[in-house]
This record gives sequence, structure tokens and C-alpha cells, in this order.
Amino acid sequence: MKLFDTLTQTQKEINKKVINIYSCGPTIYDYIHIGNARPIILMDTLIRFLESSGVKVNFLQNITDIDDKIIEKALSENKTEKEITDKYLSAFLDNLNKLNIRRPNKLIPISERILEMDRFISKLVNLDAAYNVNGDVYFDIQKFTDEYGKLSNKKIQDLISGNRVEVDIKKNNPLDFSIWKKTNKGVMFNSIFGKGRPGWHTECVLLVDEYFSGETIDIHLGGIDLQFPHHENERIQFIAKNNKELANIWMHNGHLTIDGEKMSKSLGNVMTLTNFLNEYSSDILRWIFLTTYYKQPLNISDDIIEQAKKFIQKIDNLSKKIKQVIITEQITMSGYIDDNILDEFKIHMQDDLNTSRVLTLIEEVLKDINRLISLNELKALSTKINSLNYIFKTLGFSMCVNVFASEEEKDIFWAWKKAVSEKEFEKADEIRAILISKGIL
Ligand SMILES: Nc1ncnc2c1ncn2[C@@H]1O[C@H](COP(=O)(O)OP(=O)(O)OP(=O)(O)O)[C@@H](O)[C@H]1O
Ligand SMILES: [Zn+2]
Repeated sequence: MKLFDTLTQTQKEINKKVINIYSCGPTIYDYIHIGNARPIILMDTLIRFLESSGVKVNFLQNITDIDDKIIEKALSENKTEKEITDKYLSAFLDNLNKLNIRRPNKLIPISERILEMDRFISKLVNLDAAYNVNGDVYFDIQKFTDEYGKLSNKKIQDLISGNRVEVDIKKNNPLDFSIWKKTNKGVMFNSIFGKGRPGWHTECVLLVDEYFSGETIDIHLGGIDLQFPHHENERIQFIAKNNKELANIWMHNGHLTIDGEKMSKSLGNVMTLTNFLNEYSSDILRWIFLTTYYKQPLNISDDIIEQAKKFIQKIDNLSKKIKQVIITEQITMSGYIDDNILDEFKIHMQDDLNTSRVLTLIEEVLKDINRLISLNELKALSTKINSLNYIFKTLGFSMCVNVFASEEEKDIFWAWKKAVSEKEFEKADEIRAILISKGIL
């Protein structure tokens, strides 16, 4: 399949039997918002599709449980960092369950890798790619001027003269970034450099390096806001240590916006995922994300939520209709799938996850299904419905169209018909309520 790579700004072919993937995980100091769910659902869609095509996926994700934001929150709430991270990690995992996310093969809290971090940073220092200033360790950009800035298409000189970086007298160069931070505040760890804690950019690259044994991985994913400096800094450390690219494909999702602005904790315009899922559903959020090319910004609005609700309602109504057809026409659905529909689905997904085109395909299949029902051409019905259900499952939706009616359901349905025809309206109403609760009417 083809996926867009930020580094080369091209669509790259990726056709392997085993695919290694890394995605930057959350910093667990607060509930995640629906913007944070965009890379999560994007990754889930990609992995589900790859696995449905027989690819073995090794998916690694970190949990940033050491960070200044966590320390600040712990201090402000008079709690330990662990109390904060335990609370938000369990909320995050609960969110993943409710979103029906295929779990990473490995989900590693960085606090479990401090020894390895020490070794990784020492290696960079020994290679002269980093330097220690009284217990603060910095990456030395000056040694990598050929490579630094390539991922985000920035020139080192522009970055310095653009005054985008704070001046720190301990650094050789204003762009050098902290990889081990000496500290006397908040949680800290022993290292050969003294007490401190790791820098965020090193957390991710260390895990990639360790878990995938220093080999270039296939896909690295994160939101576009992480492209610079976070991913640039991950990449340069990997190159410094291994003399090879970190990832073959750098995937970046566009922002979820609200009133045209990035949804972000710092701007205070967030809707937490928990609240969204309480009010709407995981299927509604998935549908909304699928409407737009993942690299484009996507604005969340009442309007798009309404459209999503209508879609889900349409599937629900169809499901009921099919169940009634199965009962009244006494048909049994086959297990066959329409290969043409599946082929088309695959072609769109292989085209850099052209999910909006997949939604159009779904609408076409729905039209076909309704046409077959109105013409009473029931033989071809099951292959269409099975194909639709296959697509829903592969995209991680929990909804599907009924293809079966139990004997009990059939009996209740006919009892209702009988009550209606015999004008026993009270009884008919009672049975009708049962049929509604069973999703038949
Ligand atoms: N509005 C958004 N739309 C899409 N992706 C986003 C959005 N905000 C954050 N992300 C992505 O979510 C993932 C987790 O990011 P991170 O933990 O840095 O977010 P955050 O600190 O909560 O962001 P913020 O403080 O801006 O709300 C990253 O891949 C990031 O790019
Ligand atoms: Zn990262």
C-alpha cells in the first residue's frame, strides 16, 4: 500500500509481511481530549486494515509518565506523581477500551526504562553526539548539521535567527536540546550524570531503539504538532546512535480543530474523550474521522456530529429492516462476500488510507441493498450485507447489519402480526415493545 512520508514528501510503497510501528503516546497528567484520539483512531484504522490483509504488525507505544507537566500537577494538587499518573493511565486505558482500539503489542511507561535510558544517553556522550554540563546532558546539534531540520524542512540558521529557541548559557548552541535534566524538584532518578530525569525527546527514541534493536522501523506516527521539535529530535538521536534512519515512513495527522482552532489543553477548548463517549459513541467519532483525509485539519462541529448520528441511525434502521425481511420472507443469509466490493475497499485503503472514498463506497452499497429489497431480489442481498459488515469490522466500528433472526424472535414477530390482524391492540402494543427492545422494529 501507499502511505505519505513527511521526510521525503512522497507517497511510499509499503508491502511487507511484517510491519514495525511506533506511535508517541500520551503524557498522563490529564484526561485525553477528542483531538488526541485522532492519531489513536488513525493508527487503529491502519493496523486493523494491515492485519485484515494478513500483515503481522508489531506496534509499540510509550506512556510518558515522567514530565514537567506531571510534576506541576502533582505539586498543585498536593499529590505524588504516581498518584497522578496512575489515575490518568487508567482513564486512558479505559478510553482505549471504549473506543474499541486494538491494543499496542507493547505499551511501555518510560519510568520502567531508566537504566536503559542511562545507557542510551551515555552512548550518545561517548559518541560525542551529546555533552554533559555538570549533570545536565544536551544533544550536540552542531555535529549533525547535514541532517538536522530535514524532517520538518527547516534550516538550522533560520531556526537560530528566528529566535524560536531560548538562550541557555549551558548550551553550546541554542538549538541543542536537553536529554537528561538535572533537577532538585519533583520525581528524580539516579544516573551516572547525577540525579535528574530524562528529556521527552529521548524517551521515545530510546524505546524505538531498544524494542526494535536499533533497526529502522516501518512507520512512525504522531500529530503534526510533534513534527518539530519532537520528531526532529527523536530522528537525530537515532541517526547519531545507529547511523541510519529511524523510520521509513513518518506519518503525521492533521489537527482536530474547533471553530477553526486546534483543540488543545493549553487553549482550554477541549472536549474530553470520556465526555464525548458518554454523550455520543465511539462509532460516531470514528465516522467523523473517516470523512477527512488524515493529513488535513478536521473541524468538529454540531453539524458533523449530526451527520454522523444520521449515518449510524441509517445503519440501525437498515438492520431492523433486514431482520424483518429475514422473518417475513423466510430466507437464510449466506456467508458469502462480494469480492468486487472488497477489492474496491482495499484499493481505497491502500491509497494512503482514502477513507472518505470508502465512506462513499459504503453509501453506494447501502443504495444497492435498498434497491434489492424494494425489488425483492433477496438472493444477492446477503453478499452485499456481509461485505458491508466486513468493512465495518475492519474499520473498527461496533455497528453491523443483522444477518440472522432466532426462532424466538420469529415467534414474537408473528405473534405481533397476529395480534394486529386480530385487532388486539393492547396485546400488540406489548409485543411491539418487546420487538423494539430486541432491535427488530
Ligand atoms: N487537536 C489535535 N488534533 C489532532 N491530534 C492532536 C491534537 N492535539 C494533540 N494531538 C496529538 O495527540 C497526541 C498526544 O499529544 P500530547 O500528549 O502532546 O497532547 P497534549 O499535550 O494533550 O496537547 P495539547 O496540550 O495541545 O492539548 C500527539 O500525537 C499529538 O500530536
Ligand atoms: Zn515521540
